[in-house]
Amino acid sequence: QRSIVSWGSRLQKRGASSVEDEIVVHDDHIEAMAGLSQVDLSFEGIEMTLNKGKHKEPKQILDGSIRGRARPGRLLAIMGPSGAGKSSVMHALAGRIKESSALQLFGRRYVNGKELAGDSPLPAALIEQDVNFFPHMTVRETLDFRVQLQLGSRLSKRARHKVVDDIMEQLGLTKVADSIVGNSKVRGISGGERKRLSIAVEMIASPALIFLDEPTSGLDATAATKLVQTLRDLADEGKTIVAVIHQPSQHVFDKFDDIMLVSEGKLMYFGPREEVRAYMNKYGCKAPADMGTAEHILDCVSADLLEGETAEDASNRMDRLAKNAANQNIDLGIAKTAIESNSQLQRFSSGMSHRPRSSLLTQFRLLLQRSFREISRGKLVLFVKLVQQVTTALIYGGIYSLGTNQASIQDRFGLLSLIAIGTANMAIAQSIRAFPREKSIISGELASRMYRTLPYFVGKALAEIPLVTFMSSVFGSILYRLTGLSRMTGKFRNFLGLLSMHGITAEATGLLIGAFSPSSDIALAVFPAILVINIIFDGKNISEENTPRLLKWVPKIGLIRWGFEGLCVNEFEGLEFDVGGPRRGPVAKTGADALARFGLGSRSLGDVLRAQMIITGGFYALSYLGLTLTRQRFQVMQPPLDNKQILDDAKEKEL
Ligand SMILES: Nc1ncnc2c1ncn2[C@@H]1O[C@H](COP(=O)(O)OP(=O)(O)OP(=O)(O)O)[C@@H](O)[C@H]1O
Repeated sequence: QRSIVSWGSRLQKRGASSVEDEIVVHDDHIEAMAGLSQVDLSFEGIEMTLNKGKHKEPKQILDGSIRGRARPGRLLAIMGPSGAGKSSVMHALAGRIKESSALQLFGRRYVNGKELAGDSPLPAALIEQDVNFFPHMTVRETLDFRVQLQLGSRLSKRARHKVVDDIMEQLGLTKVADSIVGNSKVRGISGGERKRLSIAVEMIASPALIFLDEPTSGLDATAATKLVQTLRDLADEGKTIVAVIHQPSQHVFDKFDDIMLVSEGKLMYFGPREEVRAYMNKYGCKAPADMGTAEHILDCVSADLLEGETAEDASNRMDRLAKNAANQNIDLGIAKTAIESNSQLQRFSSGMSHRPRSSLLTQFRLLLQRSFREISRGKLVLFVKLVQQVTTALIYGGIYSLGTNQASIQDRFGLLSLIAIGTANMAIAQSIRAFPREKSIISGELASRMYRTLPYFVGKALAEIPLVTFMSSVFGSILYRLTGLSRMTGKFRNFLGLLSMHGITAEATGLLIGAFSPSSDIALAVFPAILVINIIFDGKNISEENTPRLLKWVPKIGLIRWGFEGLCVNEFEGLEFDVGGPRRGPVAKTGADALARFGLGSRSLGDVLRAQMIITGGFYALSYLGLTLTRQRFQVMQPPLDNKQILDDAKEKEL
């Protein structure tokens, strides 16, 4: 069986039949999507409640009156005052309400007349208000990355480029194809172009249904009109489009076909745009002649007093509109006989379940490439890091000048301890700062099952290693000469190796903190405590004997402890000290004597490296687990409770 993605058919229309032939994807997911090249989505009884605690009344975010229909070829706007529940309606329809034990979601959704299971992903794209991208990738690279992942590696390079060029042309992005995407910190393409890119990346899978949360927010009037025109064009191709629109201009409003008005979680109107003004006039909310419909209808469904209204009038108006909407005759187009059994429903849903379409190896290759590209192109970040390393090394070099007298033993331990702490601090902080932002990008990609967590994670971890090694080498090379650390053969090379390994372990620690933290604020809040614990148990601040019994395991996985121990063993072994001159404690003639003072002499460099590798591997594994566990899950939509069930529940409670 062959199925042709709709990009293919578009290319064919333009006469590029040879390329079209290549865009044939033997994939049951695409087949399922292709089978649903048009989606007629209807819904009823959408209700969402929030339990605020044992002794508080649950808050009804959506009251169950929400119903309507989004049809192919039509643009549906969900409108209403701020806090009305627009975004909740749209996310509920898309099956993308974030899972929470405090929330309950009820309702029924139908696709092309058939009921959809509550936990089923729709064959739809959902474009959030602020979509984050990897800022240093160009528009073309961002799209090409997605095309490779989503359409698989079966496409030839030429066919892939054709798909990318076509999407860019359709979304008006050709002009900025080779500009970097950017974000709030990195200058890139404009806000309107970024919004169009967020639509473009979703168009690759050729979804028949597209949800957009406030696509025009933050755009000026011209950019907003241009964007909605793009949506209009997509609808004209047969796509079903649902957008939450906040205070649209009349121009923008006029591009929509259907309007759903929501206020205080209730349906206030559902129907064609051209009828809404007359509807409001008919039901007692007369529009002033000089007022645009968009502005007027928002006034009508707002609880604020209109001109000449008393509070009672306003409340009556709201009640009247809600009651009328509940009685509105809306054709949901549901074939009541369509569902014969639960299993049929399940089959219908599972046919549309998402899963990655490219092999694990391809996912890994693309993700590694992207991570590496992102790291190497962040020129400003690289420059700042380099300056940090050089200045820190110069500061150490300006202060320490190590000789071979007895006092130099303390200086050596002090310097190596500071290096271990400083390297860990910098690497963890850097990883904590960057990772949660990246997590916000990848969580959307993982939620849409574009790739699996494992290849992403391995790619990310590997991509960091060359940079850590490079920075450690710059830092170590400057510092080593200036401070006068041991000149014995092989020591300098070992020092750089140990420093790099220490940096990699520290990165893994940062990744672990980032993976389990829901935001960078939380990660930054736990970071000092973790660093302090690592410093306390660094091997010289508390003796092994006096470590509380319950905490004996901590030094075993102590990041700084192993880093410090490795650097000390490397430096001190084989050194000989003068016995004259100023002294600190008993005389130590050799490096081995000095190491014994801190109980450090018993382990070899091999032992240290082994321990660091085990810690790094363990932390990577835990970070992977953290990413998997904290993966976004969505609320399942339950069928609405019927009256009998409500009565039964009430009786059960009474008993
Ligand atoms: N998961 C949730 N937990 C707690 N409260 C929620 C949740 N989802 C929605 N709400 C609350 O429900 C109400 C409606 O929110 P929603 O974001 O749907 O409104 P909106 O009409 O899109 O608002 P705006 O236009 O201001 O973005 C708000 O008071 C919001 O705080």
